[in-house]
Amino acid sequence: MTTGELSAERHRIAFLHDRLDRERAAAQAGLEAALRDPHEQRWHREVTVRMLSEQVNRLKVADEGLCFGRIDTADGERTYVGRVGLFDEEADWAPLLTDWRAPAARPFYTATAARPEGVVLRRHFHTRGRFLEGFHDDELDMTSAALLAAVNAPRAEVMRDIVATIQAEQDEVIRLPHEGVLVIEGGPGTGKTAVALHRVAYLLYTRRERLSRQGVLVVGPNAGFLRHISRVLPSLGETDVVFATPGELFPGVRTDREDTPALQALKGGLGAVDLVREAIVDREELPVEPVRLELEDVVVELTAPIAAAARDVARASGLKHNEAGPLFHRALVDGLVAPALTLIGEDWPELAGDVRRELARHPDLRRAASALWPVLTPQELLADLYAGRCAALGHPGLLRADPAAWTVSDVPLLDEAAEQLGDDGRAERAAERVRRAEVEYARGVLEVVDTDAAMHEDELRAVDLVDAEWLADRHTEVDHRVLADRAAADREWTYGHVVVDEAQELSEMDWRVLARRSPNRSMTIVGDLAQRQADAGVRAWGRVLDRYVPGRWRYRRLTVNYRTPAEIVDFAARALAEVDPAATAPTSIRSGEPPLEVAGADPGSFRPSTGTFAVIGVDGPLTPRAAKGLEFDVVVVLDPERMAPAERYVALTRATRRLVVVRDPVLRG
Ligand SMILES: Nc1ncnc2c1ncn2[C@@H]1O[C@H](COP(=O)(O)OP(=O)(O)OP(=O)(O)O)[C@@H](O)[C@H]1O
Repeated sequence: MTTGELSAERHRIAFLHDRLDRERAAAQAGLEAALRDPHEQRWHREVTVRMLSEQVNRLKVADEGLCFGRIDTADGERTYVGRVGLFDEEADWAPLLTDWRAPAARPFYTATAARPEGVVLRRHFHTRGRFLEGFHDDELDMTSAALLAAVNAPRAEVMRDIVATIQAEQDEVIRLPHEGVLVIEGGPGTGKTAVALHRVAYLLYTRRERLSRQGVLVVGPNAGFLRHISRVLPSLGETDVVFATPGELFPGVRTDREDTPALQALKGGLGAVDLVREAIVDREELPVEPVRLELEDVVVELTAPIAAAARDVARASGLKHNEAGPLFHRALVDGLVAPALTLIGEDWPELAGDVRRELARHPDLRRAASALWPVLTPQELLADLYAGRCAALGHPGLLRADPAAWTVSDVPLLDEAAEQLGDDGRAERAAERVRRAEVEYARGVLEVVDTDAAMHEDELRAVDLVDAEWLADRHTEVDHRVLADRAAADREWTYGHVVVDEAQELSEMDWRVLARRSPNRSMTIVGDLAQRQADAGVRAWGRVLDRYVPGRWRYRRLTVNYRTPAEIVDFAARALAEVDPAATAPTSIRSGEPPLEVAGADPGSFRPSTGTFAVIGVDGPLTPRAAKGLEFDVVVVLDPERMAPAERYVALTRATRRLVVVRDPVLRG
């Protein structure tokens, strides 16, 4: 690296920062002006604001590593690669900086000595903030100095993007032109999570139109994990993403409480679909005693056989339970007309119609109908099931003290119940109430305007021009929540793409929920069967996926471990062999310290002076389950023998630098 070259590159990078600043300032100023403009038509302003907000978001990249590389090709072309694209509007929009996701940037990741793809130089920049400290040119091989520097760097609490050092096997997965379901499998630390998130960023870049309308759902195992990965995407400049744990996939319920493994298996298996169906059928009841209905001329009785016939009619309709409620009521009326006429003992042409109308309006019949065939929310159905009905249905194990204390495995059951129960009409009624209130309010506004005493008779009054309904519409707020908030609150929202991390933990019932959220079956599924801790989880990808996309899903395997030094990988291999003797551990790209095994030491004494640290044990502080997907510079594992093999494998593969195994809990005190 000559001083002249370094100074030229410094100029170039300073110039790019300058460009970015100017574009940011222009977009921000445009946005503020559009928001203030009182003359602009409302719809037009909304379009402009949305466009400019997207631009501001796109340009919100960290100063760190704006431009991280350069490639030169044999035909003299030079491409600077960075986190966003910048163009020269005065030179026919020639690229000044090429977005890492653009096709022109691809050789930066894929060129190798064996297949140089026309690349003669690949340069990596080392920057601190905006300042270029230096650069190096690599030999077009995989384990470049830049990669080693990146994987050796201490980890922060949150995961960073890897755009500067994506490797060829990862790049292939990130850009795979497959719209449907893709499974990415690989051992711990092979970058599955990183790759899945970069694939989302890539898809948002190439299919912005559709994805920014429908958004992307990223499902991860726990809140700690989601925090760990939540900043990767915004740092790539993307926003329309909902992050959720499996316990948050049903709006209105938020839980991380777990059932016992036996209950998880019961609720997670496909048998739960029938369980929900049986619970609903159990709520379609018959009267134990006949219900007396006093009509004007006579008293009729709603008996079990009449109710049973009405129930048959409602069930045969094929409608969902809640939607069939009105039909059940009507069938009861139908069934009661004839007995009423017989009791009256008279027969003239209008009588039947009169009796039918009286029955249809009868409050006691209405009450009886909704007691026998109640409109139910999913929560009401399940709480009632867990409060006692489950015993009669052959599942006494489901009984619990607080029926509404939802667990993670209840979430897919609630979702299933919502599907099978159908619309309970409450949302619609609530919307109608809000609307009526708005109309009332608008009417009030018109009255105030129109009672202006000074107004001349001939003058045009507000009510001549507008009516309350119109005014209410005008005042109804457009939904200004960002896409992520709207999507997360709506059970029926369908996403443009769904990412599932630690997917090996999900039950058959969880997959049904995800399939509903992704009717177009565009999914990136990330997991490692060897790390499965949940009994109800995935045992073979095909067993789950062939149900939804038979033969149409793709599979890719990542083989290189970027997290753990080879010595730790070897140590953890024993646990892996216990999980699956046929499995091979990924290859680590670096070596480091051998793991330390000690007895009776204070775990805290291994805390490093810099970097991240965790103590993993069956009783905490961090359990193997909560440690899933996370990584720390130094990890102490307490009594790994007390863990199940898959838990042990997960715990032993979290360290990026140093692993300490502490045994003997008594001395540890
Ligand atoms: N190409 C790369 N360049 C630099 N760092 C990388 C690269 N690929 C992965 N890493 C780093 O390796 C670490 C492990 O990545 P990640 O957490 O995505 O692995 P994983 O396969 O999901 O692991 P696990 O199965 O344990 O959840 C992260 O720190 C990530 O940033």
